[in-house]
Parts: sequence; structure tokens; C-alpha cells
Amino acid sequence: MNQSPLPLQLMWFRDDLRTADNPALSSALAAGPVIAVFILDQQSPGIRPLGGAAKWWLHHGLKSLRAALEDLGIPLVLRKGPADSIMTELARQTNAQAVHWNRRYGQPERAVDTRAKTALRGLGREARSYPGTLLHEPWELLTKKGTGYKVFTPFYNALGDSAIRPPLPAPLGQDTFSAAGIPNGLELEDLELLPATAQWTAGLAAQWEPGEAPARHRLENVLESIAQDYPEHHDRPDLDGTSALSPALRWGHLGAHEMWDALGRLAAENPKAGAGATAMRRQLAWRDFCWHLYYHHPQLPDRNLRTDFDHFDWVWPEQDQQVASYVQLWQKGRTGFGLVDAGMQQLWQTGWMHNRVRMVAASLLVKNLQVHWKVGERWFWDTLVDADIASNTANWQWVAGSGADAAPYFRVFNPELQAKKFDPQGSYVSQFAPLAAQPIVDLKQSRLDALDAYDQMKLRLGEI
Ligand SMILES: Cc1cc2nc3c(=O)[nH]c(=O)nc-3n(C[C@H](O)[C@H](O)[C@H](O)COP(=O)(O)OP(=O)(O)OC[C@H]3O[C@@H](n4cnc5c(N)ncnc54)[C@H](O)[C@@H]3O)c2cc1C
Repeated sequence: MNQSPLPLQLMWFRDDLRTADNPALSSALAAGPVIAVFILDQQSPGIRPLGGAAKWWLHHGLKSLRAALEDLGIPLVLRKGPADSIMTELARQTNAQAVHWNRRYGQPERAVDTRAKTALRGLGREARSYPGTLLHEPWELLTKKGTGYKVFTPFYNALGDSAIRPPLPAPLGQDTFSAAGIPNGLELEDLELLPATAQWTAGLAAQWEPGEAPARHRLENVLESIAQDYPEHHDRPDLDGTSALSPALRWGHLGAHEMWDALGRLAAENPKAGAGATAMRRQLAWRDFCWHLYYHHPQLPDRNLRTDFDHFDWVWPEQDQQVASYVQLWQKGRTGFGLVDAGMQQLWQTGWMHNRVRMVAASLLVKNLQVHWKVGERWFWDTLVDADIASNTANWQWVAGSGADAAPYFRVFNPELQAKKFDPQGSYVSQFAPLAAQPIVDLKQSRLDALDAYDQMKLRLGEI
């Protein structure tokens, strides 16, 4: 029962599983007593179902969120199904005055939110949305022509020139609700986010602790030491040289504003760490850029952004048995290229891969093997704990050459040279891929074949 004289508020959690720096939660609490809701929606039109590793993360992230909310006296109700109708029903059932949420930027998710807004307003309830996930709303930063950016550097300059709000403090709690006032929900286990056998996820559990408090703790480590060496260490998979905060940012345990602000303060206060903090901020801006691209180009997960690549002769495992077997070896980390194999093993064992190795592993698949980028993107989607539709598809398109601000096609990473440069003692490779395998392609010849395929595409387009 809501004993407060103020009207009940519903806080709808989605990709923002945190209590601090959460504009929707802060506003809900300022308006009245709050019940929190999370709805697992894998069925609204166009919503891409989560991959296995992401589901594992979400399960534990929700457990951690529930505990953090409990400390604030906020109950968390879990549901499953089409989110707009469930949310509207909950608002009706609880007689809530308003539903608060932080915005999402994918077209299918925005469609759900728009339907929820319309239905809630139809019921005479308020629907209030807030900017909580990106440093800037994608429609706020525009080129002089009024369009979205397609190139990172001008986007980053515009971001740097704009005002980015400071993070919001953690909210104070509220009086505990009596159970009678809380609508029925599912048990966390009923969301069925964990796989039937825990064998594979044991590696994820050994590596990660999903949640707001562990994310903030890791940020402190980053500020104390990792940021300082970031310029020299960020490309080294053999070192703990990057923040490893991508899953925490993906699930919103850590707000981008909090990280941006903390790095900015570090740069201002500690000249020794300044270059590293600024470089890490720049990387963080890539996350915003990927979402900016996706917002302005909703076809990003499905179509080449550079449409000339529609004429590229990609190969698909379904069409060629040998290619199918190469793709399997790539997935298992048995390509015979140590750095790629270590990366793919790191991905399988921990649900994460170092950025440098992601680029090299992706390049082997889409360039040396000429396999369509969607094949690799889907594997990453299923196996990454930080799998996010904008960052994953934008980066795959970047490596493939079909993206907006893509690597030039002739840039084919040589995994052997990359290993020498970025894993000089071979410790990353021996940690994750100690057994050598027979190389599946000749690097020199397959690079020439890829460049030839690119020329064939240009020829088809009448450009050469
Ligand atoms: C083929 C490919 C697929 C990728 N798929 C994803 C994905 O699904 N989800 C995801 O979050 N990142 C993805 N990335 C980007 C990047 O590899 C990871 O964000 C990075 O490895 C995270 O490590 P970190 O947290 O230590 O990064 P740091 O170097 O510490 O950077 C700080 C933060 O900046 C952001 N960031 C850094 N680099 C990028 C980038 N290139 N693109 C977007 N954001 C970036 C991340 O949120 C990261 O946590 C992909 C990259 C490639 C090449």
C-alpha cells in the first residue's frame, strides 16, 4: 500500500541498471514513492533477442540491481513479454501517476516506448523520458547541414565543444512499501536468462561481477592506475591496460556521464594521467558515435552503410562447406593464427575480447576469408557480455570497410605482425591459445584475393 500523500511513480529500468546518475530514477523519486519495473521483452516487433552471454550478464545484473534498490526501499517487479502493454497494465493496476524511463535509441525499442507513451497518456497517466544513456542525445549533435555525423573526428570535436552535464548523485531511499501495494512479478529465475548447463558460464562467473558497486570499484582502479598508462598500454591484450568497463556501460551499471566526468577531473588534477584520461574519454565517445550512427541510420545492423558494398561478393558459410568449416575454426579459436585464436578463446571463456584483438579477428574473417560481416557480428552478439547492437554492428562494418567512417579496404590486419607488436612476449597467446593449429589461409595470397574482390566490386560499379 502506498502510505505517502504523494502519487505513486513507476520507474521502468531497461539498459540503465543502476541507482546513481540515473535521471529517470532521481526524477521518479522526487515525484513520489517509487516501484521499479524491469520487463524482458524479446517479442515486440524488431527487437533482437539477447545473446547467451548477454543474458547471463543481465541475470546477475538484475540480481545486483534488486539488492541496491532494496537498500533504498524500492521494490523491483520483474515481468516478461510485450513491454508497452505490460507497462500500461501495471500503471493502471497500481494507479501510478507517471512512468519514468531513460530513453533508448534503436528503432524497435523507440517504437515500443512510443506505443507505451500513447497508451499511458490515453489512460490519463504521464510518461516521462530522460537522457540517461548517452553523453548526448543523437539529435542534439548535428553537422552544419543539420544531418547526423558520419565521421568520428568532427563528431568528437562537436561533443567536446558541447556541454555535458555532470553525473547525478546517488538518490536517497524511501520508506519501505508494504507488500500489499506491490504488483505481482516473476522470480528472476522465471526470466530464464541462464543456460541449462552452467559449464560455459563458469568462465564468465570467474571473470566478472555484474553490478553497480563492482563497476564503480573498477572505475576507481582505472582512475588510480590504468588511465595513466592507457596511451602506451591500451593496445596490449597481454596487459590489464584498458578499463574493461564495456559490459558495465552496456548494461548501465555505470553511467557514461560519470565516467566522462571522472576522467575529465583526473585530466585536470593529475597532469601525469592527463593524456591517458583524455584518450580514454575519446574511446568512450566512440560508444556515443556508434549510437549516433545507429539512430540516424536504423538500417545499420542489416545493411551496408556504404551501399557500394552491396555489390561485394561476400561468401556465406551456408553456400560453401569449406567456408563453413573455416568459420567454425574461427569461432573455436583454431585458425592457426595465435592472436586471433587467443582472442576467440578469450571471448568463449570470458565473454569479452580486447579491442585490438576484436579488430584483428574480425579482419581475418571479413577480409582474408571474405565472409560477410554479419556472420561474425552474430557470433559476437551471442558470445559478448558487452554485446550492444550499435557498437557491434558499427565496428563490424568499420572493419569490413562498409561502415560510414570505415577502415580503408586495403587495411588488412596481419595477425602475425599484430601479435609481434602488441603481444611481444606471446603471453596473451599462451594464456588463451597455447596449442598451435595449422593456418587456415595463406595471409599474403588471401590479402591479394581480398583486394582483388574489392577491385571486382568497383569494376561492377563502373568505377574502374
Ligand atoms: C568487431 C568489433 C565488435 C565490437 N563490439 C562491441 C560491442 O558489442 N559492444 C561494445 O561495447 N563494444 C564493442 N566493440 C568496441 C570495443 O572493442 C569494446 O568497447 C572495448 O573492447 C571495450 O574494452 P574496454 O571497456 O576496456 O575499453 P576502453 O578502451 O577502456 O574504452 C572505454 C569505453 O569506451 C567504449 N569504446 C571503446 N572503444 C570503442 C569502440 N571501438 N566502439 C564503441 N565503443 C567503444 C566502451 O564503452 C569502453 O568501455 C567492438 C569492437 C570491434 C572491433
